[in-house]
Amino acid sequence: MADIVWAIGLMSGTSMDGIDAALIRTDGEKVFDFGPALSIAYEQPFQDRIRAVLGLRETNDTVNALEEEITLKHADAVKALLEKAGISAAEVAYIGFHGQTINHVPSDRFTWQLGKGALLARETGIPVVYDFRSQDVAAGGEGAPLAPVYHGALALGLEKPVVFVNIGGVSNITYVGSDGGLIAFDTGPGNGLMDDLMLEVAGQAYDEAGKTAAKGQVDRAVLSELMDHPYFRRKPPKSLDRHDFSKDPVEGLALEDAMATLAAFTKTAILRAMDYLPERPRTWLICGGGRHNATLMGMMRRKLPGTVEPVDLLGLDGDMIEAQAFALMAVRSARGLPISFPKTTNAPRPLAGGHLVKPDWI
Ligand SMILES: Nc1ncnc2c1ncn2[C@@H]1O[C@H](COP(=O)(O)OP(=O)(O)OP(=O)(O)O)[C@@H](O)[C@H]1O
Ligand SMILES: CC(=O)N[C@H]1[C@@H]2OC[C@@H](O2)[C@@H](O)[C@@H]1O[C@H](C)C(=O)O
Repeated sequence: MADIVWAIGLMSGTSMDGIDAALIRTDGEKVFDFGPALSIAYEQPFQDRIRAVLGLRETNDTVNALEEEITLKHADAVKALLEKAGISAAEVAYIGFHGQTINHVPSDRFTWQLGKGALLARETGIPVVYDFRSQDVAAGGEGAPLAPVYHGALALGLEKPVVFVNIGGVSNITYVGSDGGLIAFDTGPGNGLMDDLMLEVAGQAYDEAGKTAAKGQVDRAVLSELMDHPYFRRKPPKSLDRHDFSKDPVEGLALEDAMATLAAFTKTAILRAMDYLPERPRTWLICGGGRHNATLMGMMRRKLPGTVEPVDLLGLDGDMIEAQAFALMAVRSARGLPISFPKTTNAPRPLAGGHLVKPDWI
């Protein structure tokens, strides 16, 4: 059996709300222990600086300075996590450093996550695996979603078919079939459009517990218009950039109705994903910040077949699944095990992505 090691996963997602950091003990196949986890929030001005570079294709001084700051914030998250766990850097075999996605256009074989792996290794003294998506995209894959290999590990003891649904800025699902086979893809919007509207109209980062949406009515005509997007007719594997959908169709609605309609959009896109699954799932395990939106959770419970529950019901921390996933992927990458597959990213064959950099190489 391969060595079981402690690894730290770091994720700063498309919501741009901050960094999640989590420790797990793993051999790259299974999770043997869950260590502590924590989040570091990005202040609104820092989020605005990230927003300002979204969609760029080339670096410049501004991007370079931002990338360095993002990396140093990740180093702070690692230091805080080690302190919380009461362990030293020497006891951690790898850090999986996702970085901040600022542009994702797999059709152009282009994806870009800001994060300087060598700087993080030097700052923390821990080997770092970073740039997880480039190899997949270069080989013609979607470069996302990558968490499915971790969902597959979590599903080892569960009754199948089971679906993991991650509702972050964008939503993605991993279907684990009766035979343990994985099918994964981005389903459509997550919280991104809802967050944008709340910020624009109410000056709030998100719709706390979905309270604004709860007061509104879904506008069926607008929902149909939103669902009439070519992405939903595309067969998976497929992935999205945060800005692939527009909230323009809800613009004329009252805020409450607009939020209800956007929540219904996220739910309906997840429901539509069933068209591409070979069997009806029995259980939907919801991860990511969207599970805190009670209105969205209620809509999913009413429409999806089987049970819809936050993944926390299994004793997991639903806010930390993606961070933990990159800890597992760091170990897999360093050991040459694949992290993406033909049915999760459209990779031509199972691929081990990521680059390893060790502090003593610098
Ligand atoms: N209490 C809450 N009530 C309602 N929504 C919430 C709450 N807490 C978090 N959220 C939503 O969850 C979002 C953050 O989710 P998460 O951290 O899973 O996203 P992410 O990891 O950045 O995105 P992605 O998975 O797309 O990379 C927030 O922007 C917000 O919309
Ligand atoms: C390019 C990119 O950063 N994609 C993210 C994003 O956020 C959710 C969804 O879109 C997913 O495809 C992916 O992240 C998760 C961690 C993944 O790769 O599984």
